[in-house]
Amino acid sequence: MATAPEPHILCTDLVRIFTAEGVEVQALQGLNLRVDPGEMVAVVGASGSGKSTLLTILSGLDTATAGAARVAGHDLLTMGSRERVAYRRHTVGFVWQQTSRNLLPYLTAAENIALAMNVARGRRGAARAARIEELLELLEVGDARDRRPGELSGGQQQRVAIAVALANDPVVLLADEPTGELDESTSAAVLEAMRSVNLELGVTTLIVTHDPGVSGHVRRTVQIRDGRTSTEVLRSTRVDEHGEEQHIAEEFAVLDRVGRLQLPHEFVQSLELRDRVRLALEPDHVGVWPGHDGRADGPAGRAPNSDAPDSPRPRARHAAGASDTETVAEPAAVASDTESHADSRPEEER
Ligand SMILES: Nc1ncnc2c1ncn2[C@@H]1O[C@H](COP(=O)(O)OP(=O)(O)OP(=O)(O)O)[C@@H](O)[C@H]1O
Repeated sequence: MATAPEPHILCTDLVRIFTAEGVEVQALQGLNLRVDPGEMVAVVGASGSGKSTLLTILSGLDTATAGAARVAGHDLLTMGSRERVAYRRHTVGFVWQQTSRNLLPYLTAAENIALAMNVARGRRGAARAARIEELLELLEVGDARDRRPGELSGGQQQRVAIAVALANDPVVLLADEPTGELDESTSAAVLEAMRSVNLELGVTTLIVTHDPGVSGHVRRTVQIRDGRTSTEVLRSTRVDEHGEEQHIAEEFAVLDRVGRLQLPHEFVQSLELRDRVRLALEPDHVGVWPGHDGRADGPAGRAPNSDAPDSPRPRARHAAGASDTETVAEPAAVASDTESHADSRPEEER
């Protein structure tokens, strides 16, 4: 049997606790994330959800409090200072939101790229010059080669920043809010540039952002909430029986190693789920119903598939809550529209 390739990014139960003035803040609370070689993934979340903390750990600038983080074969929790320096120079490239963090203001675009190669003792001479031209062309900023950051637009600065990040052929490209200071159309163009870099060079790319608009430019978007990844949306294109392209978005919840699952916030709100919910194991899926008042039947008082005589009977029904899972009486009837499943409707219908 073929074995799956080792992921380029693998975070398992990652925890980062900060202590500020005697108060503990859990920035990451058991985060799980897997990114396979060549993937381009966006991690999207609100302010304070832990995005920058995650990226700072993945870039080797900070160390997690607990859990495991591996990037392209490097164990980020145990690596020593020498390996860390090599890791930052050769394995990962970064693009930050602020230009001042990406580029030196008194160097031209070409000199900024050359500096990154110099620091990492990378290509020299003609090979260096050729690679600088190649990267500037790839990012469509060839005409900016002799200009300093202050003489470039915001979008051009970020393109040059991406070229700098790629100077030493990293395996993984990490970007923290790379479009945070750009307007909508410039953002879209910069994200498309990252997409072509990802496709052409095959560099595994992780973008963290608060901007849900990034989802339209990547195949996989992972939601981060309270320091944990919660749901994922996978986008794909299929050709239907009339030969027309259909854009499909499927939503998934992340299941951790011990089987914990976080329901999307909208699901919880829309069905007023709280405290504990009723579960049913079906042959090919799990059903989830409100468990209000501890009643055996849900508020809707109807069973899933109750009007479908051929449907298989639930094999087990449980109320799952903060305490241990307990078995409850078989409901006479159960609501039908709350089963947890991937939504494979075309995106435009969602
Ligand atoms: N050095 C630190 N000391 C104390 N608390 C911190 C530190 N860094 C981050 N935090 C806290 O950890 C939590 C996550 O912060 P983080 O910066 O990772 O969030 P974020 O999703 O990147 O937010 P934003 O989009 O606003 O940058 C926040 O509550 C933040 O206040």
